[in-house]
Amino acid sequence: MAVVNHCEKIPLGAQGAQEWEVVQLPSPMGDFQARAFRSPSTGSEHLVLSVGPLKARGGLLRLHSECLTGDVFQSLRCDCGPQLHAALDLISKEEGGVIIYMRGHEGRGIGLVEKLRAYALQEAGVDTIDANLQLGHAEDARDYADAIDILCMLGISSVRLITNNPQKVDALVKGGIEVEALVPIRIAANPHNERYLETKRKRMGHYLE
Ligand SMILES: Nc1nc2c(ncn2[C@@H]2O[C@H](COP(=O)(O)OP(=O)(O)OP(=O)(O)O)[C@@H](O)[C@H]2O)c(=O)[nH]1
Ligand SMILES: [Zn+2]
Repeated sequence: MAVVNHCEKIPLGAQGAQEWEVVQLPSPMGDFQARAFRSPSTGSEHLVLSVGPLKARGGLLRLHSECLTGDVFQSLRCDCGPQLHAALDLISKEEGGVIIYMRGHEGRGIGLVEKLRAYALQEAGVDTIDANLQLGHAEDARDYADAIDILCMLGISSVRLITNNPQKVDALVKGGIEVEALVPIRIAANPHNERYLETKRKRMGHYLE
């Protein structure tokens, strides 16, 4: 498989920590440093939160896909909210690290309106993957090019990735970022998200028990 190094477009650290506007983001979960990034190609505006000095190699990273319903409104249909909070906790209470909050990833890349249409199909018995397919979407339409650009701009070339999703690992590796280790996030299932988690495990290869 060909490895495309997006850092050739944006040299490592080219617009790194010194030149990129960094602001303080105090929160009940910890004190974060915040940077915002507008993608020249997609126009999406992503948020980067970090704790402690940025590590070029081996630091903790969470690439969190936006989920308005789960992250903000605590929907029990998915595990996004608890995963985000677990990652924020991990980096703020332990050794530091970076969270890239990926806008444009809502609904695995199909957007909020289509995600809710997919939910409607799920309420009629279809699983999360087939719901996307029946609506004419890819089963997972997320693009990670912006995340690679952000990592390049931060001068980060290798990470320990907080995820259960092997596709995120592939996306980073294809973009020239080394994934030294996987840090899984274990979130207890609830009756509303059991099938969704089961589909992630069985059909998407997520590392879930
Ligand atoms: N299309 C669609 N998207 C969903 C559904 N449930 C959650 N999502 C979206 O899926 C994204 C999260 O992706 P997941 O596949 O659940 O998990 P992940 O982030 O890839 O994996 P982790 O790194 O382990 O959290 C968010 O953008 C959610 O909005 C669904 O039923 N259908
Ligand atoms: Zn979610």
